[in-house]
Amino acid sequence: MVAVDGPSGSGKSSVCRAAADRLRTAYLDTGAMYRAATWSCLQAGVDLTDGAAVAAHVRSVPLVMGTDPHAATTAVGDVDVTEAVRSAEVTAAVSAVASVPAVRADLVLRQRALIDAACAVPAPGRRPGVVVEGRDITTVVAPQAPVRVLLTAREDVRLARRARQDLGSADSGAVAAVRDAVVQRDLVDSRTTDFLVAADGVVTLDSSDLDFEGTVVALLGIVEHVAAVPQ
Ligand SMILES: Nc1ncnc2c1ncn2[C@@H]1O[C@H](COP(=O)(O)OP(=O)(O)O)[C@@H](O)[C@H]1O
Ligand SMILES: Nc1ccn([C@H]2C[C@H](O)[C@@H](COP(=O)(O)OP(=O)(O)O)O2)c(=O)n1
Repeated sequence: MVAVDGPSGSGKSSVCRAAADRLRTAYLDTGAMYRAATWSCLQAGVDLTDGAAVAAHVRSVPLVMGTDPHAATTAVGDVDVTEAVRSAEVTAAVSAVASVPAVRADLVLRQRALIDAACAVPAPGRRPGVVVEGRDITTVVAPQAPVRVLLTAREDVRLARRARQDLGSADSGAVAAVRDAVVQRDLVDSRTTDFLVAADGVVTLDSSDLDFEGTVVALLGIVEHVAAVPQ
């Protein structure tokens, strides 16, 4: 199993999905789970300032995660929310939901169950194992993972990537438009989870000066190195 944490725009989702594809394992986007929980709270009109109400609602949400790296879907029951959970509305609300301790306890258990399933019963054509990415995978969800990586990049680089991804441009106006949302969300999230400093035994991979392919290769290199060293 490969555990990857890091801030917004460091490349977790895209790099981990590609790495899982090349390793022929499953892929799990835990951020999408917090986003889907948030989407459902918004749909149900839950008061996001009421932690107990949020946790009670999230407990009832039937999250269905597609862990095939080619079809990393997110559903709530029968409703495919893969696209909907990326909306600006969900992005603006997700930190409030993710900061509720009972929500985290609930989703961490679900994440561990998905990890256990991917390691025990791989999908046809896949190897046992999973590349999991988020904010607390290396520290809370799977601190025992054989490969643990903190994927980072300088703030200016992350903002430019987010601007290009969200707005199709990384000029100064586009970067300014995403700055507040990204910096503010990372700040709030970092009060709940520690994804800015590598915990003991966690390898830091700085993608600032690497292109996408270079980052995937570097992550796979870390995986190979760990596989070559007896644990
Ligand atoms: N090393 C890299 N170099 C250039 N662009 C990258 C790199 N890693 C990721 N990207 C791009 O940056 C954007 C944000 O990456 P994403 O995987 O969504 O980050 P995160 O999941 O950490 O928020 C995507 O458009 C992705 O293709
Ligand atoms: N393991 C995790 C994963 C995500 N979160 C929270 C923090 C983030 O603001 C949201 C959304 O995560 P996501 O990885 O989709 O965020 P990005 O926009 O890709 O940076 O969920 C978390 O608290 N713990």
